[in-house]
Amino acid sequence: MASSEDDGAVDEKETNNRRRNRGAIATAWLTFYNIAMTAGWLVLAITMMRFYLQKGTHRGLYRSIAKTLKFFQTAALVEVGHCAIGIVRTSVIVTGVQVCSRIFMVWFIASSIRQVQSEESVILFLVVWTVTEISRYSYYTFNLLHQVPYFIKWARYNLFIVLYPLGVVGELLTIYAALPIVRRTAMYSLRLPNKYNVSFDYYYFLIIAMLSYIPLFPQLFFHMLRQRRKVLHGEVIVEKDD
Ligand SMILES: CCCCCCCCCCCCC/C=C/C(=O)SCCNC(=O)CCNC(=O)[C@H](O)C(C)(C)COP(=O)(O)OP(=O)(O)OC[C@H]1O[C@@H](n2cnc3c(N)ncnc32)[C@H](O)[C@@H]1OP(=O)(O)O
Repeated sequence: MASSEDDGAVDEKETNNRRRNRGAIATAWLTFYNIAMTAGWLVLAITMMRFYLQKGTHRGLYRSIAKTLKFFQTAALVEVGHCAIGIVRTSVIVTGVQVCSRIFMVWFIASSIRQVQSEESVILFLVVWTVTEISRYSYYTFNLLHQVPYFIKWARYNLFIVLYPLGVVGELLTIYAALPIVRRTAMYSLRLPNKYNVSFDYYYFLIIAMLSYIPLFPQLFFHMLRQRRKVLHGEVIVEKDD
């Protein structure tokens, strides 16, 4: 049986091989990307804090950050590409579900339905996303530079235990608040008869989207728990390929 020292050496060798295989251009790109994304989410954090301190209310806050939020959240799509071309060792499916659900919240709920923008639940998921992304992208940046301050590693692999469920609560409450408006306005819906002979009801789509959190969220959460055990406790985890 191999000793834990042997396991550690094998693990370190494998990580070094992976980093060498990635190549200098990919590493430079990832470093640039992660620094830009950290900066973007820091700008969002500062803008939100300044807005709240100046106005003393969260009303109007979403509108003040909408453009920046749309830009940086949509830019996260690039991460699905990183997984697909293999420059980061993460599942395309896990990353895709995470990124697409956020983009959906930003473009098709919060930005499309003005009436929900002043809901407290919007502020809840915005704050949660912002804290998560600042710690996540700064962790990736330092990791690429092989110098991760412990508090950043700690934040990356502990805060999600509280933030992930809070983010889900914020998102679900926001979709729930959108339901009556969607039903009343029939937005993004297609009724029969029409020349395509297809019908689509955004209201029921949203209900299905809310229900899909039940099977999908635990998978993302347990994936993160496995990552946590690997990074903080050095456990070797064998994951199935996509
Ligand atoms: C069409 C609409 C349908 C709607 C239906 C939706 C249903 C959806 C249900 C789910 C809803 C979720 C809602 C989410 C809400 C929130 O986000 S709340 C806020 C809290 N959130 C989090 O904490 C997010 C946690 N999630 C993530 O971090 C990621 O999304 C992830 C994909 C799950 C991360 O996993 P993974 O990348 O596998 O783990 P890591 O440990 O971070 O990284 C693994 C290795 O990959 C390297 N790496 C990854 N990305 C980069 C990068 N950009 N740059 C450099 N390196 C990167 C990382 O360093 C690791 O490498 P090694 O150290 O070599 O192992």
